[in-house]
Amino acid sequence: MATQAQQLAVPTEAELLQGQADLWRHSLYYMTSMAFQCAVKLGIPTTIHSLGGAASLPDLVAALSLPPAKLPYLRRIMRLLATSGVFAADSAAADVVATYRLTPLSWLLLDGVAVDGHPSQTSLVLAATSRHCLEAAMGLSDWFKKDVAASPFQDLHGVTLFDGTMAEQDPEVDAVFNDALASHDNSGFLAVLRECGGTLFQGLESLTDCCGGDGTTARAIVEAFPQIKCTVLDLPRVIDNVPADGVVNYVAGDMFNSVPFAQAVLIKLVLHHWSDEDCVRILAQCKKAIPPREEGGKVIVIDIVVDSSSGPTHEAELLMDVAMMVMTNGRQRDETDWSEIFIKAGFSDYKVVKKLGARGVFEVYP
Ligand SMILES: C[S@@+](CC[C@H](N)C(=O)[O-])C[C@H]1O[C@@H](n2cnc3c(N)ncnc32)[C@H](O)[C@@H]1O
Repeated sequence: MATQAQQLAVPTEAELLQGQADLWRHSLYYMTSMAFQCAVKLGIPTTIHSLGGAASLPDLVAALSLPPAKLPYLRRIMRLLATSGVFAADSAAADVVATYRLTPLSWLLLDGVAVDGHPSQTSLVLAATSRHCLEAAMGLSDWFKKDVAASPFQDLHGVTLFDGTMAEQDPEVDAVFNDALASHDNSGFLAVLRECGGTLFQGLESLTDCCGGDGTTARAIVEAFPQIKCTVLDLPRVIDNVPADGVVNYVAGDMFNSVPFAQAVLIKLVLHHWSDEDCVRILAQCKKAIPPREEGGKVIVIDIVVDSSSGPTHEAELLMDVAMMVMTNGRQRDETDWSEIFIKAGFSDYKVVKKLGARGVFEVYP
């Protein structure tokens, strides 16, 4: 009788060689992340932009004041980053005479420049590739063997992100993480206003932005829809540092206890930080804050929606999901996961208003 091993089809030599190349790729992907971090720390995207949108290696070495002997090393980093889509190179060999240009990705990394409502994402790159995150990810296998509820990040560092405990341990790193969160979460909201602002906000009298931070989103909504009376709810340590602007009403509180009443509640890029159980508790509070559906009551949820048919975006969605697992107790969810949470929180129905990249815009009805 043939053994199980004999029945298995052994890969061909060509397949094994390809497998070996794939193994190198997967073992060394972090080199792409580190080369990417290096380019951001050196300020290469901003330098290419300031040189008119195109730069050769000698241009970059001169503009960045790098030792000329580093040019061949810079070439190797730029060749990898051009192959990965961070920059574009006008020569397939990406050699010394190549000219490097910005791609849509590197347009997002210009210091102090917001492109079409997308603030610079450099702090996100620095936070995501920080020692704190890398060490937490390196501890994954140990974490799996332990019966702990804390995320690998909390288990290792003894603090959680974005709740003030990190600030007590390391204020500098905490500031980078908070900058990263703000630039990530504020990115792309103008596209939401353009693509479906009318559906979401036209005719609304009042809105609470739950976990609305410094009010950037709420102010953009009031600017586009001045009839809306907007309230921002966030933790006291956030609200206490926001100057009154006469545009938005700021309320310090805890969304697990209560959410200020309004015709609609917006909760944008919040729920993916929380477990399913916590999302149900948060959404139940949002539901208490709004009137019945007939009176226009709704919760607007903007968050990542994992979608296996989303092409190249799908891998990014899955990476964001594992990042949530390593760093928080949250996760990224597909539409079925979202609908289950909406139902458990007591809502009767929901509608996907729009998909914008990896983000979904939902209206959820009481
Ligand atoms: C991921 S950010 C939200 C981003 C924001 N909605 C946006 O799109 O720009 C998380 C925010 O939730 C706030 N937060 C965390 N726990 C909270 C709670 N229990 N009650 C109210 N706000 C909370 C944090 O202070 C932080 O400003």
